Amino acid sequence: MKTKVKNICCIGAGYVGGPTMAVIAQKNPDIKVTVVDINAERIAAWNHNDLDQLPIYEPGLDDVVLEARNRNLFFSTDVDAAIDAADMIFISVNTPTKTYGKGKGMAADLKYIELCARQIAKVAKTDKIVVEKSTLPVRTAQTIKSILQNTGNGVKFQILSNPEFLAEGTAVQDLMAPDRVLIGGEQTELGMKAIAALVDVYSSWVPIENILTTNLWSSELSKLTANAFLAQRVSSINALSELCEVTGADVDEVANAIGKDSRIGPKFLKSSVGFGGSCFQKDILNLVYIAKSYGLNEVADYWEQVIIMNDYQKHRFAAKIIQTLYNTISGKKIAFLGWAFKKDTNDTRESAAIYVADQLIEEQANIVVYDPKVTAQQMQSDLNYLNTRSETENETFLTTIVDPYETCKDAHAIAVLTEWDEFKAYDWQRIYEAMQKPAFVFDGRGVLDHEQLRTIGFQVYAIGK
Ligand SMILES: NC(=O)c1ccc[n+]([C@@H]2O[C@H](COP(=O)([O-])OP(=O)(O)OC[C@H]3O[C@@H](n4cnc5c(N)ncnc54)[C@H](O)[C@@H]3O)[C@@H](O)[C@H]2O)c1
Ligand SMILES: O=c1ccn([C@@H]2O[C@H](COP(=O)(O)OP(=O)(O)O[C@H]3O[C@H](CO)[C@@H](O)[C@H](O)[C@H]3O)[C@@H](O)[C@H]2O)c(=O)[nH]1
Repeated sequence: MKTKVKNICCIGAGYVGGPTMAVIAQKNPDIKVTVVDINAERIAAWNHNDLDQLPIYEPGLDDVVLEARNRNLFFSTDVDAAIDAADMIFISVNTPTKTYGKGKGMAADLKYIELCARQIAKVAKTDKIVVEKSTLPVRTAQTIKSILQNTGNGVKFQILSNPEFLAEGTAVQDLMAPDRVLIGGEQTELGMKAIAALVDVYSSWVPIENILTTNLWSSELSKLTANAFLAQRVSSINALSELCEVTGADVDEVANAIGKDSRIGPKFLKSSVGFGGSCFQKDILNLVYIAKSYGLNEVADYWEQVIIMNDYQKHRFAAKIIQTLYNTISGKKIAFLGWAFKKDTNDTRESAAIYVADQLIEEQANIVVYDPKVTAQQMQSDLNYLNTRSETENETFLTTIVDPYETCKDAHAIAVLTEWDEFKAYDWQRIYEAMQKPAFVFDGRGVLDHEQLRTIGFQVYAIGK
C-alpha cells in the first residue's frame, strides 16, 4: 500500500525552502506544510502581512504565498514541534564552502546538515522520511543515515535525495513546470516505498514522466554535475569572448551560430562579466574537492578551470575599466547599474559586482551603485565580507543611490553589472548629458543598445565585441 504524506516539515526557510514549500503546499492543499528556521527575523518576514516584506524577492512568489499561507502552509521557529508532527522532513539548510580546517575554501560545510540530522534524531518519536533538499556532496546520505540510525530509540528513517534545480529570478516558474524532478533513494522495499511517497507529492502537478527516480548516489551527484555543466557553458563562452574582442568576431553572433546546432542548444551561452550566485562556484569547488579526495587529479583540474576562467573574466572586466579610464580612476565616480548576481532577484551572493567593485576601490575609485532590489546595507556587507580593507574605507568608497539618474550624474563611467530589464528603458540621452566627458559605458551583461549609445556620444565597451 502506498504511504500518503500528510504532514511535511522543511528545515530552512531560505531561497530554496521558502519557494519550494510554498509551491508544494499550494499544489497539495491536503498536506500540512510547516517551514521552520532558527532565524526568527526571516520567519517573521515570511509571516508578514505586507507581501512586499517577504524575505526573498521572486516574481510570482507573493501570489503563491498568499494562497497557501495559513491554509496549509505555515512558517515557524518551533523546529522541534514541526519535526515531531511531520511524516516527511525536508532538509533545506545552507551548505556553504568551508572557511576553516580540512577542505577550507573547497569542501562543502556540512555542519548545518549534521545539526539538523541530530535534531531530528533527538526529537523524532515516529518513523520519518528525511529528504535531502540541500545540495550535498555525493554519499552524504550515508552520514545522515548513520546519525539517525544510532539513536537507539527504535524510530525508523528512510533517506531520500531530492535536489532542487530552480534558478533564482525564475524560481516560481521553475517550480511550477520543472524540466524534471529527481528523487534518489535506497533500492530496497522500504526505500522504494519512501520514493513512491515523495513521487506522490510531486505528481499533484508534475507529469509523472518528468519525475525521475534513481539510487541515492546518482541523485546526489547529478545535482553537482548539472551545476558544473551549466557553469562550464558560461565559462566556455566567456573564454571565447576575449578571443572575439581581439579578432573582430562578435560573441553574440558566435553564440547564436553554435546554439543553432541542436546538439549544443541555444541556452546558457550569454557571455557576461562572470557567473555569480550562491551555487555554481560552491558546487564546483565541492566537486573538485570530492574528485581530489578520490585521487582523481585530472578530473579535479578539468572542473577547476571553470572557476579559474570565471575569476579571470571578472578581473578582466575591472582591468578594462581602469585601462580605458587612462589608468587612473582615483577619485573618479564610477556608476554601477546593478549589484544582484542576476536580474529579478535580491540575492547578491558571489555577485560579480562585488569583485569588480573591490578591484576598482583598490585603485581608489568612488563607486556609486543603483540596484532596484538590493539594499545599501547588503552591498556594504558583501564588500566587507571580502576583508580587503576596513569597513569605514568601504563606506567611503562605495555608496548607494536609489535613483539611477542621480547615480550616473557626474560619473566618468557607467558599468552594467546586472541585466535588469529597466536599464534598457532609461533615457540615455539625459544620462549622457549629466556625465563627465568622454562618457564611458562598460556593458558587462550585453543588454544595452550599443549603436544607440554610440550615436548619443558614449564610448562603449561590451564584452566579446
Ligand atoms: N539558492 C538557490 O537558488 C538554490 C537552488 C538549488 C539548491 N540550492 C541549495 O539549497 C540549499 C539551501 O540554499 P538556500 O539558498 O535556500 O540557503 P539560505 O541560506 O537562503 O537558507 C538556508 C536557511 O537555513 C537556515 N538554517 C540553517 N541551519 C538551520 C538549522 N539547524 N535549523 C533551522 N534552520 C537552519 C538558515 O537560517 C537559513 O535561513 C543549499 O544547499 C543550496 O546549495 C540553492
Ligand atoms: O548564459 C548565461 C547564463 C547565466 N549566466 C550567469 O550565471 C549565473 C547563474 O545564473 P542561473 O543559473 O540562471 O541562476 P542560479 O540561481 O545560480 O541557478 C543555478 O544554480 C541553482 C543552485 O544550485 C540551480 O538550482 C539552477 O539550476 C542553476 O541554474 C548568473 O550570474 C548569471 O548571470 C551567464 O553569465 N550567462
